[in-house]
Amino acid sequence: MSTQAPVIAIDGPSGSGKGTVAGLLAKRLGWRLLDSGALYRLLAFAARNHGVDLTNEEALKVLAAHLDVQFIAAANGQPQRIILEGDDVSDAIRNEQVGAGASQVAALSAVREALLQRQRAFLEAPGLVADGRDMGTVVFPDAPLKIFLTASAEERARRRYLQLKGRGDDVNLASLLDEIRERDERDTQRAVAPLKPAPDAILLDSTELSIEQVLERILSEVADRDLAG
Ligand SMILES: Nc1ncnc2c1ncn2[C@@H]1O[C@H](COP(=O)(O)OP(=O)(O)O)[C@@H](O)[C@H]1O
Ligand SMILES: Nc1ccn([C@H]2C[C@H](O)[C@@H](COP(=O)(O)OP(=O)(O)O)O2)c(=O)n1
Repeated sequence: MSTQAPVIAIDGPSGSGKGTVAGLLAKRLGWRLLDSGALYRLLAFAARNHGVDLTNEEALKVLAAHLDVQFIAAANGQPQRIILEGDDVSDAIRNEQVGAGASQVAALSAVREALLQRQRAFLEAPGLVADGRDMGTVVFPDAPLKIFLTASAEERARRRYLQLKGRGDDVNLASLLDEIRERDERDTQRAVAPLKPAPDAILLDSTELSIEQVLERILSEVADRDLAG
């Protein structure tokens, strides 16, 4: 891992706004982006395509080590695209079924180990914005800025509902709230790299904040630390 380029680690539960804010921050700073959750989603998605059971740790480890994936950086106002085995799966991996599968495979230590170096390899100058569950605790423990972004489960379910409904998915608010609570439980209770704030993380509750307010708050921390050069 390069010791020169700084990392902004953004961790937190589903729907807290990590992905949105990380993408905007990376764009604003001109830094690289790591959507670590996408790797777990891709693994769950690939496992289904290849008929691998989500409890088969050995087979999942092999699949994770050989995952054929490309992240095409956001450009010209278009979001980042994710290509798995030649297919653009950027939208296909964004549903609660794949999210639940991701949370399941993410609890397996062999899977996390297999994806660790791949995540660290994203770090390059001038800097990296990384979002997930263990960016500040495990993957980039030396990150000079760590944000733990939360929001109430009800608000997170509401956001996810609007997001999925907005793209035409048939969704139900009550089921989304149940699924979010189930995923929170699994992600925080697992033995390996559980979702929790790093001791030096800044806690940010976005329940009552707009995306712009969250972004401004993080940018002020970036400025305080003189990270953007
Ligand atoms: N502070 C906020 N206020 C309102 N909506 C938000 C906020 N942050 C994110 N959103 C919206 O909530 C949805 C989920 O955000 P996302 O960034 O995917 O969350 P996460 O990556 O933490 O799961 C998106 O549609 C996003 O636009
Ligand atoms: N660094 C990470 C990122 C995601 N995961 C797991 C746990 C999450 O429930 C799933 C999906 O993560 P993702 O960030 O894509 O999910 P949300 O957008 O927050 O709903 O993957 C993880 O264990 N560690």
